[in-house]
Amino acid sequence: MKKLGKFATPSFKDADPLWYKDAVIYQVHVKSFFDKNNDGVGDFVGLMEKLDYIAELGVTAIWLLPFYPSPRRDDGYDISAYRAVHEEYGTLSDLKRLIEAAHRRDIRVITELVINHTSDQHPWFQKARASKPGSAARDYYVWSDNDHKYDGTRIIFLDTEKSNWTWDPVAGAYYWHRFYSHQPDLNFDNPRVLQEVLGVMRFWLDLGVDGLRLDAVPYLIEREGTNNENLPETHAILKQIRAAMDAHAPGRMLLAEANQWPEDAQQYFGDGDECHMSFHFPLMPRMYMAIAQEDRFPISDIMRQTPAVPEACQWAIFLRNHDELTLEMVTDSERDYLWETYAADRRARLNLGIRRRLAPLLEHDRRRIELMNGLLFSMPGTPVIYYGDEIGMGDNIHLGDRDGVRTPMQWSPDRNGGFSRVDPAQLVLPPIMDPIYGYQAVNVEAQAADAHSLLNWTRRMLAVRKRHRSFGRGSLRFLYPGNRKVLAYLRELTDAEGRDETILCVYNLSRIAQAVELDLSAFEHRIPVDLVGGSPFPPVGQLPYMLTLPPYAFYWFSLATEAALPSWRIQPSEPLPEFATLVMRNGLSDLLNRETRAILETESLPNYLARRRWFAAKDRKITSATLGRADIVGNETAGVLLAEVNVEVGGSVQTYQVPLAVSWDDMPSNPMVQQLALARIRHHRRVGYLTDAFAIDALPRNIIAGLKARTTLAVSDGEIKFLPTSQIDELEDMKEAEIRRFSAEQSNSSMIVGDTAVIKVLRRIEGGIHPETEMTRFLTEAGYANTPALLGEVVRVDAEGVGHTLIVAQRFVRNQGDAWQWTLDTVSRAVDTAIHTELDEAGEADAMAGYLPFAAD
Ligand SMILES: OC[C@H]1O[C@H](O[C@H]2O[C@H](CO)[C@@H](O)[C@H](O)[C@H]2O)[C@H](O)[C@@H](O)[C@@H]1O
Repeated sequence: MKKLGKFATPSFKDADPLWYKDAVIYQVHVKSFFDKNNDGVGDFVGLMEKLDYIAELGVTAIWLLPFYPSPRRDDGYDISAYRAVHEEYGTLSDLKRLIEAAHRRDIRVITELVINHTSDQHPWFQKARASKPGSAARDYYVWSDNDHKYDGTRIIFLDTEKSNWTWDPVAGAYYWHRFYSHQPDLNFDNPRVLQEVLGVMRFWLDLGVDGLRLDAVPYLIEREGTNNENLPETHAILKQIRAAMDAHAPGRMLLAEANQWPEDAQQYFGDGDECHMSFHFPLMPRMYMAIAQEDRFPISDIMRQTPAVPEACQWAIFLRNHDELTLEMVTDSERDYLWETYAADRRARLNLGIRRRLAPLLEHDRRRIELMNGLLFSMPGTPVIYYGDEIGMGDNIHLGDRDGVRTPMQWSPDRNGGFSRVDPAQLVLPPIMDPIYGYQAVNVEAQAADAHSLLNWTRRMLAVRKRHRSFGRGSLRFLYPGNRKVLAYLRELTDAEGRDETILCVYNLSRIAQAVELDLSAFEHRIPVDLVGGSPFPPVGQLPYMLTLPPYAFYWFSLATEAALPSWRIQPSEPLPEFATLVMRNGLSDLLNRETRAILETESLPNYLARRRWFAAKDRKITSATLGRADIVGNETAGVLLAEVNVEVGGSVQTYQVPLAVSWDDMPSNPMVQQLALARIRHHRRVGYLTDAFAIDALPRNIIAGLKARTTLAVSDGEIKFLPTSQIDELEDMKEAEIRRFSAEQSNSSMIVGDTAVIKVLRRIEGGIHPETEMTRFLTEAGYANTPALLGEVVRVDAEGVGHTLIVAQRFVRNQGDAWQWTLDTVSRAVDTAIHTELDEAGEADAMAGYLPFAAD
């Protein structure tokens, strides 16, 4: 065989040694993934060909099931040679090329280190059974004269094995095995065994593998009077394995397969000196339990029982894998419940578990599949996805052992699901062909082309996950809302630069829509931003935060400190400030006398301006606010004071229009009068508010009336002109029209009058022809119909004849939003479709079809 030499992984040389914390792992069976040479069995070259598919899914590591020489009586976990590959999968060189190809795509490769046992065909066992008792060769395995030794040990493969001892006629002794009788356990009390294992480990590390899954690791050592699981001596072995790995190839990773209760599984991290990762077996069945019982308790309870892990360590979490859905780490009553719920058909039961895939377990219910994946991608730990579950593959409970969940990957509706071109009778396992899950209905090709498929949904969710390190590294904090059908938790992380990220995850575990009130008061003023779509939700306050969730729905929010407020949101009314009371003897002109003007300029206007969205310098200190101009339009008590305020901020002066009016308490008014008030006002016994005239309904009506009448008003140093377009004459009478005000505007203040006209009060006032009215006036008079017609404008013309546009009136056009937002939404949908569905040119044109004519106009 060609010498492979020491493998270096250049692309990962400077990588973060904790890479496995941010990883998403994809578990693949070489045998069942893609058969490139069409002999009926998947191979390394086939897998290599599908690496782009794996990369596009968004995973960062692949975990390969055993591919070593083996009689395959336990699907490869019965290894007969440790430093070679099964000839049906290819050659060692093929594997090396596969690893290099994965690395080029930034995908790590995790392989199996099955050291608890070998196949009985392994030369070590063949030699051991033929050697004398007590000899070095015999001592590689665990022997006994009787089958009563270690009596307190459970049998794992209950459906097949009656004892952990099997008589070997050649050796004339019983040998110990925790799994099938053809899988004798290695004897780790023999130091030579450990040395052999370390040699095997170095061999694969040299070949370039990035991580090793330690199969069945709790059972390495046996001691009389114990249950022979998790023994301190086993941990001592693991510490030696870890030390050898760190010395030989730092930056690689050990993953413990310890199907144990949390406190025991956690022991496989040691003090950070055993495995880097360990599977969280008890969490997995409790996720199924939670949606079956529609109660968050199974999840929150097991996570509370889970001890903290050392800094550099990480749980691996999963929904399904190549084995039966193991129910070893649940109580007897919980197991009965899960069996009844998920394996009513007894053929689905195997040992202490259920041999079904994710989609059939969840009855093909897309909402539950998404919910469970949502949990998988957001609970603490590194998610492991089982091949085929990303397209919702089914299973075959009529196949033996666990083969029913190891069937060929379904690539297309072609022969054998696109897995192999071979005669179907020669396939390593039959593909799924039933009407619901068969490869005609469920396959990669179809789902890649469907933007709404499970495959594309999974890709999108993994892309979201990748953007937020808190999912892989953050702490976990449960919220306990009164509604137990809702599971809510926070994932929080402070990064090396001191930046905080808080992600709120909320799940409706029930088949019925739910409302929930969350205590988020610690995050007051934060804005929950939906991580998937990017839409901001209303800000968090002191009161419980209410959410409603459709059946099995979930949200991931970032609790953002800075984010755009949703455009549709109406500002909650602020508590009213302590207004000064201005005294009016005669009318509006009194506001301009020295005392009152001083209160307005030093108190009322600065306070008012600082709270306005349209005031450009709201975050800065106002040096002064002086009334520049103030012209009374209309009568002294019911008219408008057209005021322009010069505001000095940081050495520069900006002019804002603040039209003022009085709303008397004994007159009908709307809540906005108070919200936009600057001061209280008293005229003899009559009291009211001095408010922004924008809040007074008479303002827009008088503007329309003024435009219709083509009014010109004389004011100090000039005149105010109402300049209509020809459209104004077609406008009906607006005296009774309903007035609606926009709440989300940033720069000006607009209102809709009777669904007919829009009146915009401009705030920043500048001299010269206003570009908006200049353009819309031209288009309107030219008869252009694709922009709202200009009705007119109100312009103050100063002594020099320079116009200052104060107010703009346009036709109202019923709409579903503005063109900018529509453009953004269309482009983002088209990009999304293009990314996820491999569009050809025609498909790309389709995705933009509705938009292009508009853009071309
Ligand atoms: O190599 C023997 C077995 O080792 C792993 O087994 C694990 O799977 C069992 C369920 O099938 C589980 O009950 C046990 O606790 C685990 O160690 C491996 O994943 C199996 O495929 C293999 O048969």
